[in-house]
Amino acid sequence: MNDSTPIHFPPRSRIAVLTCEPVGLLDYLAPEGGVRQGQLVLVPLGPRRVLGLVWGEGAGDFDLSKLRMVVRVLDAEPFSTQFRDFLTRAADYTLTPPPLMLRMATRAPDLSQPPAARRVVVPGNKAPQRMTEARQRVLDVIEQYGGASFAPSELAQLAGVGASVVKGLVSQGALAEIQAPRDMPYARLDPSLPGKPLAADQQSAADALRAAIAKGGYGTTLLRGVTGSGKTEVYLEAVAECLAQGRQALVLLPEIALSAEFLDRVEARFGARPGEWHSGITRTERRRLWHMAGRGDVGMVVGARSALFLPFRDLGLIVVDEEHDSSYKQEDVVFYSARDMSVLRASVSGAHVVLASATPSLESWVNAASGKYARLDLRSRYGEAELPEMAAIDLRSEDLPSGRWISPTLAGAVKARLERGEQSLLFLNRRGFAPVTVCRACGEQIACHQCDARMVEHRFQNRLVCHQCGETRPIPTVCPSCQIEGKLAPIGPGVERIADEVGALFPDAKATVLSSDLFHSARALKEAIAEISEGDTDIIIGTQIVAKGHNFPRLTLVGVIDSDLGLQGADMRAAERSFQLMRQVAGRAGRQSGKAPGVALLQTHQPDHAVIRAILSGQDEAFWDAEAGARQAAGMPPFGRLAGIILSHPDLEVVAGFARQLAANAGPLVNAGAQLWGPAPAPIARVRGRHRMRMLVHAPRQAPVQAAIADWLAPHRPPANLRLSVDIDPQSFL
Ligand SMILES: Nc1ncnc2c1ncn2[C@@H]1O[C@H](COP(=O)(O)OP(=O)(O)OP(=O)(O)O)[C@@H](O)[C@H]1O
Ligand SMILES: [Zn+2]
Repeated sequence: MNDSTPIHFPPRSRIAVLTCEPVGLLDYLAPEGGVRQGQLVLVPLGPRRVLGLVWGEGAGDFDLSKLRMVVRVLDAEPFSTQFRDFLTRAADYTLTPPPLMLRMATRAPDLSQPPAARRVVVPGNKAPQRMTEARQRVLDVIEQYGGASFAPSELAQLAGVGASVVKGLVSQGALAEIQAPRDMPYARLDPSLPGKPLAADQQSAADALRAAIAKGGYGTTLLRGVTGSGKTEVYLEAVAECLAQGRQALVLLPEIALSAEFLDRVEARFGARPGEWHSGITRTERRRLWHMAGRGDVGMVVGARSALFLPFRDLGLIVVDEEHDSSYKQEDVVFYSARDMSVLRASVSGAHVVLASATPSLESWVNAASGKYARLDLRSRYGEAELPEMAAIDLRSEDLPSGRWISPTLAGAVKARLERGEQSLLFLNRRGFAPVTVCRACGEQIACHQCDARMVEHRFQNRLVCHQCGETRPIPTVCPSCQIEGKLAPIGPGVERIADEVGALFPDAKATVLSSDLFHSARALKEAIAEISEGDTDIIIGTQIVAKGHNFPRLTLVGVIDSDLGLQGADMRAAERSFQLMRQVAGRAGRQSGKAPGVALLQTHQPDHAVIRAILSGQDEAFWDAEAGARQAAGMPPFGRLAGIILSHPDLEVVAGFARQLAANAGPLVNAGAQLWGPAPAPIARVRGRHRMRMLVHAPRQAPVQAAIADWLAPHRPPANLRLSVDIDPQSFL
């Protein structure tokens, strides 16, 4: 739905422009040709020209004759009323200054450049004087593509001829060379192509989604389907309905899962590829997608969380796949949850949201239970595939020498898979070789110079790495504290160390380590994942990146090396996170129908822990009920509200002093019914040389938390170089 009549401002009238600079809204004069509300413009600011958005009528009382004029109106679709409304409400919700929001919405290169043109060839109006075989091939390609335009080099390449053949056809008038805009529309996706035949439960879920979308208006549906149940095929039907309505669809995936496999599935369903938006695309593609989203010339976009801030012309559906995934929460500069902002954007645009997961977040589960969201369930795997059988390996009764982590029981299970030519996955959510390096002479643990964190040994890189700031240094041979040589020892395992152990246990097996730090780019990692699903890897050793939605057809065994790792955190989400991670990683096993069923073995010292018991018994609903009960009793989210305040400064006294000052003046919080906890040093008390303190605002569910925090912070001027971030609905407390 577009603005039918956007306000037009005549030349030299007073308009308010939201700039991307900290100044925010400023008044300007409309340019000579006039300008419409929602258009992007370049405006003078001091000696510079900056990007801005025409917000509305100017409000200031600044003398009209002194106002400066808009320099240029950019060649881009105006932002719709709904989109501007979304940006405003997202800014209010996350307490983000509006200029930062505008920056998020304009993250495409060269927006202030006029649309660049490029040379293309199209069919001409003459027949070539002499037909050769090469010339015919070129004309055939044009014919095959229905008379489309091509870059000359691309055409030559597709026809398998040299550039001179294309040139010759142009000079004879059989082809014409013209200038065409660089940013071309995307190929249209065809929603009327037949999808895969669906299983009964898939069909009824798809029907329900289609009906909701056909009805129009806002709604959110939690699509809960066990791992391998075929959620993707179901929400692609929702996409089909949205496309059939002539509206645009956005599918968000955790970045790492933006796999070639997914794009292939979209192409198989709709006959063309969707637009892609993530860190792995080119600048040209980024610019193109941004413009086409605004013009309505891309029907479906698949993206990472920031795709939510594209200026879609008419967004009708947002799918958040693996909605529980922590990568949807951004905790840098602008703190926001793409899942929650999807719901906000949809409610503003009259769109539908589908939250898909085998292990929904507690928030979404509660919202579905209370009727705020609709809920659809897929209870079994697609086809003949069965859910994996689950069992614990009680490490207290296994014969495991120190420095070894693969129990005899687990090793036996891997061996059986090797003999049958099946794949095994050993899961440990720890990068590197060993998390701690200790000096056996003096007890020193090697720490980062800039952070309150231990250095992690990465043996493949032959360096120690700080996982907080990324600093690396060579692995020392002499203890930096006592100077004694040869006494430094690695303590505890990371995936690289498990790989060593696998090498010793199964010298003939082909093992592959999957860990984000071992790949220099998202593309390289994707390739490795594709190679594992098709290739001859016997044993995968991986961190949490293997848990995310991959299909490894030959994988029948998942071994969790340390199931206790996430259980003891003080974080209120420790149980929920552990549960999700183990359920997801176990869900990689036995996905191929007709093949051997999967088995997941959890190594643990606490087989009676509530989380382990819930995983083994498959009583997910009971687990969520218990978690929800505990949160409700404590007034914790989603039954109460939290906001994190994070302060940092190079000088501990400065940050501590300012935090005390804030805490002593917390009247506006108290008046709103909220409590302030802290300040206290953050669990990671120093990062990159900056000391960190945290406070936590806790409030009843209906309390106006954002307004209270804004009132509370407004009168205080932070000292120079102090950073203050507000994290509404925090996921991390570090
Ligand atoms: N209707 C169908 N026809 C044919 N194959 C299907 C159908 N539905 C699902 N599949 C296949 O079943 C497998 C699992 O489907 P999918 O990846 O969508 O599951 P999922 O629910 O997203 O699982 P997870 O949550 O574990 O990622 C895939 O290989 C998919 O191609
Ligand atoms: Zn560091």
